[in-house]
Amino acid sequence: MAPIDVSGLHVRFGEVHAVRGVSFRVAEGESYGIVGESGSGKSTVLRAICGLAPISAGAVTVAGEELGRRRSAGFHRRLQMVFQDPYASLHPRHTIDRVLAEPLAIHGFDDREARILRALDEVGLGRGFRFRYPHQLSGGQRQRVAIARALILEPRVMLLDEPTSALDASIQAEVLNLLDRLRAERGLTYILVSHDLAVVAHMCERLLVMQHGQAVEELTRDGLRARAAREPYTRDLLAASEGYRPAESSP
Ligand SMILES: Nc1ncnc2c1ncn2[C@@H]1O[C@H](COP(=O)(O)OP(=O)(O)OP(=O)(O)O)[C@@H](O)[C@H]1O
Repeated sequence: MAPIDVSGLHVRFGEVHAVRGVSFRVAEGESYGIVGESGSGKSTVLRAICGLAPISAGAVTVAGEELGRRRSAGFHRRLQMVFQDPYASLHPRHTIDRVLAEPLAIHGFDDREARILRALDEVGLGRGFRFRYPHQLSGGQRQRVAIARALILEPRVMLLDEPTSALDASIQAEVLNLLDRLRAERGLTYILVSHDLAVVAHMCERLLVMQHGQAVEELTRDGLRARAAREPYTRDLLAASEGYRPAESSP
């Protein structure tokens, strides 16, 4: 069973028809990218999958449970989202310990201290960061806290919305490598939204190209690297992505 099945998804915000009939499936353990120009509806698709945007029509099924129907208690725990700007989502007066303890308390986990220490180790922060405040961390360290907060609930699916675009290039690579390693170790399923084709080519096995709220085409990573796009819009997007270089050059 596909962990994520999006079928004919429409999302409207009043007069704005942000997503218009998008369908795709993501397999267990797969890393799937969504690309497209600003305003094409990428973030809205992610938000609809985790219940943060209203579904006007169509269906989103996560691990066999359809959004909008009655969901099991563990549904939200199994589906975690990481946003572009971790500073905005971390309370300035909460220590990292509290940031990590809160979701554990909400979902009724015990052995919280052991889980917090393990999560800090897993994202490469170490225990010395436990009682720091967000302003005492670098941007990359804050994003590691946001990843730890998502991981600590042992999700199956991570929805990543431009998780590294606020970071310097060198830090961006570190965080992407961390996400890659965690996916391999935990068998996680990712959906990654990014405007950066190099990031998507590095992280994702397949990707969906969106324009004006619609799915234009689906490509494999090999297709992306070979720039084997069928649609003129995708070819323009590839041509316009300055700095994009196929990760593997031909011999
Ligand atoms: N809560 C909202 N209320 C009204 N309109 C919204 C809302 N959220 C998104 N939109 C609109 O929906 C459209 C798609 O927005 P979305 O954020 O999904 O695009 P995006 O492709 O992720 O863009 P970006 O790359 O700039 O983040 C835009 O026209 C946006 O203004």
